[in-house]
Amino acid sequence: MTDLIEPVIGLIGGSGLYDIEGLEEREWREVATPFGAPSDLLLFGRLSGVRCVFLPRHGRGHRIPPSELNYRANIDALKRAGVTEILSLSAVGSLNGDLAPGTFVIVDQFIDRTFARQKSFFTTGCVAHVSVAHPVCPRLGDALESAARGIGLNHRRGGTYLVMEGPQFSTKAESEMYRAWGCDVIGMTNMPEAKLAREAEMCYATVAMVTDFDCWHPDHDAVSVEAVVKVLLANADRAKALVQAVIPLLAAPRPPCPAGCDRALENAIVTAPALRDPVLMRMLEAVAGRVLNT
Ligand SMILES: CSC[C@H]1O[C@H](OP(=O)(O)O)[C@H](O)[C@@H]1O
Ligand SMILES: Nc1ncnc2[nH]cnc12
Repeated sequence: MTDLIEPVIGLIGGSGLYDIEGLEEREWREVATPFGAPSDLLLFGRLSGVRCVFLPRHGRGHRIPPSELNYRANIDALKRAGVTEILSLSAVGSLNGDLAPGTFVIVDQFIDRTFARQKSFFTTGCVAHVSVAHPVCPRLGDALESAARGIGLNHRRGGTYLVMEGPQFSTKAESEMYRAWGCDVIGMTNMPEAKLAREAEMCYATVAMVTDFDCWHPDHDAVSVEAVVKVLLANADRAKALVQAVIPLLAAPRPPCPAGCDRALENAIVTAPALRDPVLMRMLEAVAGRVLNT
């Protein structure tokens, strides 16, 4: 019989979300990684009795821009902290006239247009190719959808998140092109985060909280931080309510992920065992120890 997995929920807080109130037994702790420092200390605690680990993506006080985030350190630190599933909370612009500011989108696809980031744990000395055909865990998506419905949130299940490099917002031509591609929302942070979570064999899902209509909408001004922050503050309270509602739905010990998120590295590593770089092997201990140490 398969052993059940005791869930540890990782929460990555985006713009406007720098703490999780109501966490019991809370303690900010440093977690060192071989990939460098994560964005901040990690906040350990319990919600509804479930072990949770919170990381403010940009650091408390929003110090780090999207291109300079150490995504590998953030994901490695969460893995080292015992996290089994990640809920990512992100501010986004809307590329879809049906998704007005205030809507929470439980995205299921990404288009990755980032180009200035370290995107993989697997570098020279240990090459791996995981599938990200379905980058979001459907089990987490189901839980987020039920929780959102339960608390009466204006939400939508499914949608494509275009990840741009930033930090500048898009040009109108870019915004219109992404709309023509069928994208629903736009942000700067969920890649390579989602890809790295898959490499680290953690389930991952995003709640994309719409703050603005980007710059394509004829009836809205170009996006500004001022406008974004205004909506963001209202979204942040509802995001916290969503977190409180979803955790109990993920509390029970569970079998391995039916979508296979927690087995993503099986058959993914191509470098011959004898030729793997021992230094890199040690760095990969947390992320890939399960498959490397067999
Ligand atoms: C402050 S608006 C732009 C900023 O907000 C989003 O970040 P996050 O996903 O961490 O909420 C967006 O991607 C930009 O980084
Ligand atoms: N319009 C937008 N473009 C990119 N990132 C965003 N985050 C919030 N709104 C955004």
